[in-house]
Amino acid sequence: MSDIQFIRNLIIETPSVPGNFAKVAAAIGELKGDIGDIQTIKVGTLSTIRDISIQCQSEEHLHTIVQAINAIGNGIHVHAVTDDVLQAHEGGKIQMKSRFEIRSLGDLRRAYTPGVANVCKVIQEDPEQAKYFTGISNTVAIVTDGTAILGLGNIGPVAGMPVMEGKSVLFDQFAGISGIPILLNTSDPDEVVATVKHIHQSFGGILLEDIGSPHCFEIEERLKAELDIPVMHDDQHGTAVVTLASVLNACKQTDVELSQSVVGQIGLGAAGLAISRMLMAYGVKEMCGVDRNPDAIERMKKHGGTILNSIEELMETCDIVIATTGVEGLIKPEMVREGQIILALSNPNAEIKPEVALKAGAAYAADGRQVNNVLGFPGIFRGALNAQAKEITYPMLIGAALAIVDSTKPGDLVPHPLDPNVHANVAIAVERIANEGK
Ligand SMILES: NC(=O)C1=CN([C@@H]2O[C@H](COP(=O)(O)OP(=O)(O)OC[C@H]3O[C@@H](n4cnc5c(N)ncnc54)[C@H](O)[C@@H]3O)[C@@H](O)[C@H]2O)C=CC1
Ligand SMILES: CC(=O)C(=O)O
Ligand SMILES: [Mg+2]
Repeated sequence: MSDIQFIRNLIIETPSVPGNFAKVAAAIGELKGDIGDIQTIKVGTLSTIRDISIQCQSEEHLHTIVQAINAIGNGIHVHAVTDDVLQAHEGGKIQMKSRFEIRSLGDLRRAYTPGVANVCKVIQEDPEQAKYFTGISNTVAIVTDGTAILGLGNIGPVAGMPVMEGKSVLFDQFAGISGIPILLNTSDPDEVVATVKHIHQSFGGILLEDIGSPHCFEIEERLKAELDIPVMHDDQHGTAVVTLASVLNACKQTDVELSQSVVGQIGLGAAGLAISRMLMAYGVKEMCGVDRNPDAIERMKKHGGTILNSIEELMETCDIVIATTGVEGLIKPEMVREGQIILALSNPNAEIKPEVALKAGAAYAADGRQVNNVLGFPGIFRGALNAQAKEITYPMLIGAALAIVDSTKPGDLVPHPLDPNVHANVAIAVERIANEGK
């Protein structure tokens, strides 16, 4: 198993004497375990129990760390190893909650029969009233067919549900939107389009997620054309928005002119092609790309990109490199050019770790944990829903990218995803541009 994914929690008891936790931390650090959150569970007269999250490289690596902690002696020992992330998913991450509390028979009659019938008639007479008297206009479908779940590949929609639930959590917390996962057991564009069209009246917008290429392109294009609510494939445009913002910030901080830069994209699938198109639309001097799939190469050429022969050639040629292949470790440190900007965006594991790229000479390096479409999609949909926009247009996406740039603290590549300002600023920009375009 790869390192970034391998996070476990150690429940560790130490005698309640200062300095003992330092011994534990040193034992973990010497073995190159990475300590995350530390929670003190109990401070007793004799002993203290802490829950320490650590990231390690493998099951064996974890075992070695546990042995080293137990070998410290002096009453220090590991009580248990738990999988905190898995436990956090027990029962799922989301649930449907009522906004209406029923405390009396009167409440029951208002929320349900007979009172509700009148509201139905109001909407029947004027369907526009559904915007005010139902939650439809604040609800977005998160639709997947499970064919490109993160970089894990075609693992199916049910296995992809934790990602969809995650998107729903982010919609709720960062934008106050109800995100409802919809798992499709078909990837056929005709069937996907027909299914989404049949259910779309329940929603104010459609977020397509982790639908693989090339069928994602046709599905999105057709749904955008046939539905009068905002439709966006997040892996394409949400990612392109956040990548454009990161590239603009990186250029600003390194005094590089984007219009004079040669940019390289490794992996020209859903994310890679959309990133390339957005950077070309924004005016990069030359946009180069590589992919192992000839059809992906043809699509890039059609949109005006230059195709290079290999990843090595791209790394030699380009000032700024972006990777979205889903392949961990694809960029080797010896390929990195001094002063390069490298955004290796594959999740859960990057094509090159930022620390490795920086050590190899990169001026800026980030991965998909930092440069992540979470900075875009909540605010983009908030803005589009607020404006009652019928579609998400290119100017709205560019506005979102510039709002992310404006929300970035000096010296940072992108804002922190927990900074509520970034989502609010994206929403304001998108709403304003949507209203201007009406
Ligand atoms: N940080 C972020 O916000 C985001 C990251 N991603 C990541 O990007 C990756 C790709 O996602 P999608 O574009 O949706 O998938 P996709 O399947 O549409 O595209 C992947 C592309 O990479 C190419 N590829 C794979 N291995 C390659 C290799 N060795 N050399 C050259 N090309 C290669 C494939 O042929 C394909 O065209 C995933 O790991 C995903 O997690 C995607 C969206 C957002
Ligand atoms: C972040 C995201 O959407 C992805 O990795 O697929
Ligand atoms: Mg995705």
